[in-house]
Amino acid sequence: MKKILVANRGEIALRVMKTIKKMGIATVAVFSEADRNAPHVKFADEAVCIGKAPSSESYLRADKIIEVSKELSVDGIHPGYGFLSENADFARKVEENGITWIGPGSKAIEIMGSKLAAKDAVKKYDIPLVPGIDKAITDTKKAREIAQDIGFPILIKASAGGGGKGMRVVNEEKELEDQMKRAISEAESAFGDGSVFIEKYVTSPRHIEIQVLCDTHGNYLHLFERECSIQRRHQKVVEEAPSVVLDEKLRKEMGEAAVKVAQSCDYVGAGTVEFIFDENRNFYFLEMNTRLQVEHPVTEYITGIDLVEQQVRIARGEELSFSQDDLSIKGHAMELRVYAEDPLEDFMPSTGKLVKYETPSGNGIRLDNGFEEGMEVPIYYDPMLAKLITYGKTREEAIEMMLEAIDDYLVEGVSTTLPFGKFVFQHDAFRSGDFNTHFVKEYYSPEA
Ligand SMILES: Nc1ncc2cc(-c3cccc4ccccc34)c(N3CC[C@@H](N)C3)nc2n1
Repeated sequence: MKKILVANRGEIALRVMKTIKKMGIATVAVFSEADRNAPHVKFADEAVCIGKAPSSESYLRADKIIEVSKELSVDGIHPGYGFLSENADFARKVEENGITWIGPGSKAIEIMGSKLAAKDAVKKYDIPLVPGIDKAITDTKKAREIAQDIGFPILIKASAGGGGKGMRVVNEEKELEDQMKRAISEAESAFGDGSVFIEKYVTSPRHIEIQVLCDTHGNYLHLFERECSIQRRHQKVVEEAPSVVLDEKLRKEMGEAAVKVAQSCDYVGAGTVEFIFDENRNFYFLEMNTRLQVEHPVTEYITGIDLVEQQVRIARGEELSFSQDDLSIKGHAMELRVYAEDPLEDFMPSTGKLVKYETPSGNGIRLDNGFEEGMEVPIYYDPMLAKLITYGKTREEAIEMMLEAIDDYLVEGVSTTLPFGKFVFQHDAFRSGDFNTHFVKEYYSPEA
């Protein structure tokens, strides 16, 4: 593989290209008219404008990306996250055009893209599932039977949903009929697939996910867990590895469960298996993400593995050069996603020019950054500017390093979530490790 095109933008495009370059492989960037001066464009060996600013006219243009790849004799395409990274049709088209897809097979993407198909695939491996029904239900009578059987509160989930989209909490029977109707029509219009299912609502869970790495020689490994409970409206804000609540026994159990989930869909490449973890220390499979995730750097830090390098090696048909026993957790990593949003205005996206943009650096500080001073923050895309990651011997050290790094991160011209990050890392509930997915709702009420 001599040349790889990264079909993405922002921090992840730059981050992926850095590893590709380190491997001695040429890089091709694609960009929209709004990203003409973006860092990932300047960094690449070659760069091609693929259309206008709106994603639908640029980063989501599958055919254009394949056409450019063929023109430049690209050998592989890395999709990053978001955009076309979990689009099975795109994965298929890339392969059909003789280009290596640096990601899982389209079959695995399809199975895990449907929550019901995912449940069906994993249940043969007795993976713990939340009590409920794993078949699509359409009539309220059936829904009522199930709800009575598992007990309220319940969740109605869209099979084609994910990441919190298409989920409705129902607290009592009298709401059920109306909520079912709304859930089905909402799923139909949002995903073109109205199938919904029901689960017991685990009311105050932690969100813990396991990184898996699978090659084409039948090796399936896990690279331990990431704690992702600090979320705002299903958008992760702070992630860390390892989790304070897992002991060796649970870590092994969840890791092995994640490996089985990967095996259930013949997974290849880097993937993430999401669980919820309740107060009784039970974990339940939620969904599998068939892409490299935003928060992958915290896993890279505690394992010393470059996940993008492994994705490229696996795509080249190489066997993993390490076994499960070679892997262990060293240190503690924290990640803060830095968004151009105003935490005092309900996290409204903040646009404008980065008049000042001075970033922290130093030992144990990593900044996966998509911007430079003087750049405009475009309105067309996810408003994440960068990911600030710190790595310490202990969790306490990683937190202290994070607080210092936040103080050295000077941004003028847009509001950012840096002050919100400071709030989290200074909060006793966070510092003690005693938090769940309701942390932000429970503790963060910005003084007006
Ligand atoms: N049966 C059951 N009970 C509790 C759950 C809790 C979550 C969840 C996970 C992570 C953060 C959340 C924030 C608010 C509400 C829910 C969550 C959840 N998610 C969120 C997005 C997707 N990964 C599935 N599914 C759940 N399912």
